[in-house]
Amino acid sequence: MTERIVVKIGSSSLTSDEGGLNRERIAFFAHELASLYDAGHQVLLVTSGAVAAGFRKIGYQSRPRLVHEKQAAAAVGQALLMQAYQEAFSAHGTSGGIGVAQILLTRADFSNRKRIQNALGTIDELLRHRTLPVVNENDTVATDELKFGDNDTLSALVANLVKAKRLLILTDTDGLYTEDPRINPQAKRIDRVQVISDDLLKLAGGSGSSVGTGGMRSKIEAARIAMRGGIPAFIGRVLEPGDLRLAVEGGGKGTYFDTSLQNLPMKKQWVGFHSLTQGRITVDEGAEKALLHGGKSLLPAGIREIEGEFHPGDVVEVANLRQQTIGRGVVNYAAWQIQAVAGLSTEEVRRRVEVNRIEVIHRDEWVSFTG
Ligand SMILES: Nc1ncnc2c1ncn2[C@@H]1O[C@H](COP(=O)(O)OP(=O)(O)O)[C@@H](O)[C@H]1O
Ligand SMILES: N[C@@H](CCC(=O)OP(=O)(O)O)C(=O)O
Repeated sequence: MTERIVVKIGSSSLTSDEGGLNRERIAFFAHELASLYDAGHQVLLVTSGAVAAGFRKIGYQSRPRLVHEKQAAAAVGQALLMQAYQEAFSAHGTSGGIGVAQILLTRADFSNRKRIQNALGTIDELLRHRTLPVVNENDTVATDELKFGDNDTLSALVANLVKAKRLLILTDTDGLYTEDPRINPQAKRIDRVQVISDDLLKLAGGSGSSVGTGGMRSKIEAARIAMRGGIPAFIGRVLEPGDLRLAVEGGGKGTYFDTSLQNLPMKKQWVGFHSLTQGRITVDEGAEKALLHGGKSLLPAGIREIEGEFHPGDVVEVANLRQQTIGRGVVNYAAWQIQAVAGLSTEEVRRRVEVNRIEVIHRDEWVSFTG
């Protein structure tokens, strides 16, 4: 089967610090992406750069900070960005070049089953026609609380959606370092990561440029989402011709994030990444083990504490006794029902409350964030 590769390119790689597109770099990336087509891959591009491309045209001196200013800049810049890709890709492929198609998504689109199925249907059709889906956040309509903000998260969700073989997050630094290399030039690169621990997350700082937003931290969070969905990720730099092919083949200039997990079906992607959580349940060690390593469901006996007002069918976060979030699941109980039976045996629970299912969270509706 043809392998799907999702490539994310950040603002810092496509635009200059003063704003405006760097057309030479866009032509270079088009060349690199076309080489993946030549190698027989199906390619999706997640691109940033709309705000950075547009802010000068609209009259701002530097990257705007206010939401409505960013939205206006993105509205101008997104058109410029697509035009630049269209031009750059017209020079590649057969008969008139590789076609490009614009896909703008918001977080709300991902949490709406119908809309995201439609987006997937469109992407599948474009890929069948060897047209490159160029994805960005729909900045003009995304409200602040619900924004991805950075496109790293968006790229990981897209990779999950299309069940990509690999996610490549390209930036201006050749991977994850023990510290921000712009601040400490002695920092060492980490070549391979198997588990994203809290300590690893602490290494990552914010953005180093005036146009980027997420920095290394959001890239690692994105790698974590990809890995959870069984998609290996790469964070690094593509500077010279052939670098992107190398990155796909395992010899790239950056950090590789490995995973042995399986792809997640749509329903579990929704539970794990897209749904809004309505509460939090803290479980004891036994329940933590059962959920993370035993492939078991969560029973009332293992519950220590609950927070939030939730109802059957809502999604809640589950934390361990160290207050680390270990996963998410769909609850079969209302919060008040759990209050009444937390810590009790199954027999006792049956005597006290009437619920459709005895499991508080069934394993089929559970996604763990570790392991
Ligand atoms: N531990 C780290 N290792 C590598 N880069 C880091 C680290 N911590 C922070 N950074 C910064 O993250 C920046 C890349 O993020 P960002 O500016 O958001 O790029 P993009 O626009 O490509 O998304 C790098 O230029 C670097 O300065
Ligand atoms: N949707 C925004 C992306 C924001 C952004 O700067 O993201 P990134 O460069 O990936 O950290 C844009 O196109 O400007």
